[in-house]
Amino acid sequence: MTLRVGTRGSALALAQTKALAARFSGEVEIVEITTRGDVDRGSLAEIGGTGVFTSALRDALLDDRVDVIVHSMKDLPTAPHPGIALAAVARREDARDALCARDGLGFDDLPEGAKVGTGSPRRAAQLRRVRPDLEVVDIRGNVETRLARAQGPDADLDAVVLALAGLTRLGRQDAVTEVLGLGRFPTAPAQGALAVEVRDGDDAARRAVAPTDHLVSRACADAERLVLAGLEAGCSAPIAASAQVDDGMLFLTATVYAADGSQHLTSSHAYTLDGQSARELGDAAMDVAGRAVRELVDAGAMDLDRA
Ligand SMILES: NCc1[nH]cc(CCC(=O)O)c1CC(=O)O
Repeated sequence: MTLRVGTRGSALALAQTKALAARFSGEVEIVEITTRGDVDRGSLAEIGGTGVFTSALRDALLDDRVDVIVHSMKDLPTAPHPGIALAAVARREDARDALCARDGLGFDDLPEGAKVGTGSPRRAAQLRRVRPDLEVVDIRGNVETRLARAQGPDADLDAVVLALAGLTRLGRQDAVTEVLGLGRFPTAPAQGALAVEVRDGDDAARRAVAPTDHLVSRACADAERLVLAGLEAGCSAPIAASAQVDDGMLFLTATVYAADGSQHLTSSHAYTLDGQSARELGDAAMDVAGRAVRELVDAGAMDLDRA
């Protein structure tokens, strides 16, 4: 039986789905599905609603047109979807953001007033916080379209900020002029992670994708997404959350920004692990996220102007 694997049709989605599906057991067939996020060229902050990239994939899964769907986990709404199970979270590589600037410029080389493109309210708030002089320009489109705004003959911006993971999967690391540090540019919840969903109870599909499941990546992505859920926010909110397992501890740092970058709140917590079982990692994720959310809420996170 061939496993039908649903994916968005963007170059990035196809590249990452094909690479992952090569590690599923058995025969696979890739099925492209168009989502509202691919068709609607409006600003992401405006169409914003959760699930612009994911609803059509989930519909195809529930309608039995495909058996498995693969998403950038960052785009996945935090609420569980009835009838759908998260069967695997693939090992996450580098979750950081990357600056792709004209003329090889690094971030601190950008001249005063430089135009920097991003469609992400989080990246916009971070840029405004560290460099209020920059002009942040709201951009959309696929990776090549965005890169072309800052590099090549038709460039109209000085730089754009993109996820390093996406550029790497497309073989476009050559465009990166600086990998942005997590200190000034902490990343979006689950950035760089891939999520694999199947229908609830479809054990054959679950077994087929099991070789791609990575418990540590799942726990880190879960901890990050629990921050988003706890703050009642979606993937278009100016919120960063970055978890790592290192030295027997799970660390989480979460930051909430005012959209204009004028204020921000940060909370960091760690959990000492006895082992690395699914159960223990799950407990650690819940614990650090719960503490971070409480601390951020107590400090006034819900009163920051996120819009
Ligand atoms: N919202 C778009 C989106 N969803 C996932 C990625 C990049 C790859 C990833 O984080 O897995 C991107 C593009 C970007 O942020 O540059």
